[in-house]
Amino acid sequence: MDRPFIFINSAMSADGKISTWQRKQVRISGAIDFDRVDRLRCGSDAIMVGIGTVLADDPSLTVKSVQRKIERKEKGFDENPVRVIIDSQARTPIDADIFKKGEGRRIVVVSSSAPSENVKALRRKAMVIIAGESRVDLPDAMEQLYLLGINRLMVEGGATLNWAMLSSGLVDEIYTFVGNVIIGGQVAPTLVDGEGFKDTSTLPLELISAEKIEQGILLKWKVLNFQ
Ligand SMILES: NC(=O)C1=CN([C@@H]2O[C@H](COP(=O)(O)OP(=O)(O)OC[C@H]3O[C@@H](n4cnc5c(N)ncnc54)[C@H](OP(=O)(O)O)[C@@H]3O)[C@@H](O)[C@H]2O)C=CC1
Ligand SMILES: Nc1nc(O)c(N)c(N[C@@H]2O[C@H](COP(=O)(O)O)[C@@H](O)[C@H]2O)n1
Repeated sequence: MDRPFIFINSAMSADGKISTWQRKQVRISGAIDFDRVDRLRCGSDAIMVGIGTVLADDPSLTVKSVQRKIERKEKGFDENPVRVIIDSQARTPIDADIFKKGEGRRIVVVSSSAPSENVKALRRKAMVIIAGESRVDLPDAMEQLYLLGINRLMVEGGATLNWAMLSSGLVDEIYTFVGNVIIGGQVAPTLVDGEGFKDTSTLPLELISAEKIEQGILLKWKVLNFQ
C-alpha cells in the first residue's frame, strides 16, 4: 500500500499524560519546543488530528511564524499545510478554528455511515473523503491522502488516534517532548491509549535521539513495524 511518511509529534508530562483527566489542554512545553513544533508543521504536507482533539482543544494547527509562512508561499505552497480531521460521524463543528483560522486546504475524513446532513455542511468548509463503513478505515484514508499528493504527514494526536495509527502499522517515527510537570489522573489521556496490545505483545522502537530542551527532553523514535 502506498502511503505518506507518517510521524506523530506530541508533548507529554513526566508521567506520560498529554492532557488532564477532564481532557483540558495544558502547557507542557516552552517557547523553544513550540518553535520546534512550528518548524515541523511548516515542513509537512499535512497535519492530522482526531475528532476528539478538535472537540477538546479546538486547535487551529496553523504555522505560527510569519517568516515560515512567507517561505512556504515562496515555494508555491499555501501558508499552512493541509489540515486533516479523522471524524467517522462528521461531528466536526462548522465553526471550528481549523476552518476559521489561516489559509490552506482542509480535509475531513468520514465513514460512509456519517449523517448526510453533517457531511453536506462540512463540504462547504472542507474537502470530505470517505474511508470505511462505521469507523474511518485508516489504511484506506492514508492511501487516499497519498494519492492527493500528501507525502509527509504529521499526526498531532490525540491518544486514541495515536493508538489506532500505531497499531495499524501506519507510523514511521514518534517525537515526544517530555515536559517537567506531573499531570496525574487515572483517566487522563496518555501518549497512546486505545485497547492496547494483547497479552505481552509490544511495538518495538529504536531510539533515534534524546535532546535536552529547556527543562524537558525530546525523544525521537523510529517505529519498527512488523512486516
Ligand atoms: N499534548 C499534546 O501534544 C496533545 C494532546 N492532545 C489531547 O488529547 C486529547 C484528545 O484525545 P482523544 O480523546 O483520544 O481523541 P483523538 O483526537 O485521538 O480522536 C479520537 C477519535 O477519532 C475518531 N476516529 C475515527 N476513526 C478512528 C479510528 N479508525 N480509530 C480510532 N479513532 C478513530 C473516533 O471518533 P469517531 O468514532 O466519532 O470518529 C475517536 O473517538 C485531548 O485531551 C487533547 O488535549 C491532543 C493532541 C496533542
Ligand atoms: N507541543 C505541544 N506542547 C504543549 O505544551 C501542548 N500543550 C501541545 N498541545 C497541542 O497543540 C495543539 C494546539 O495547536 P494550535 O496552537 O491551536 O495550532 C493542540 O491540539 C494541543 O493539544 N503541544
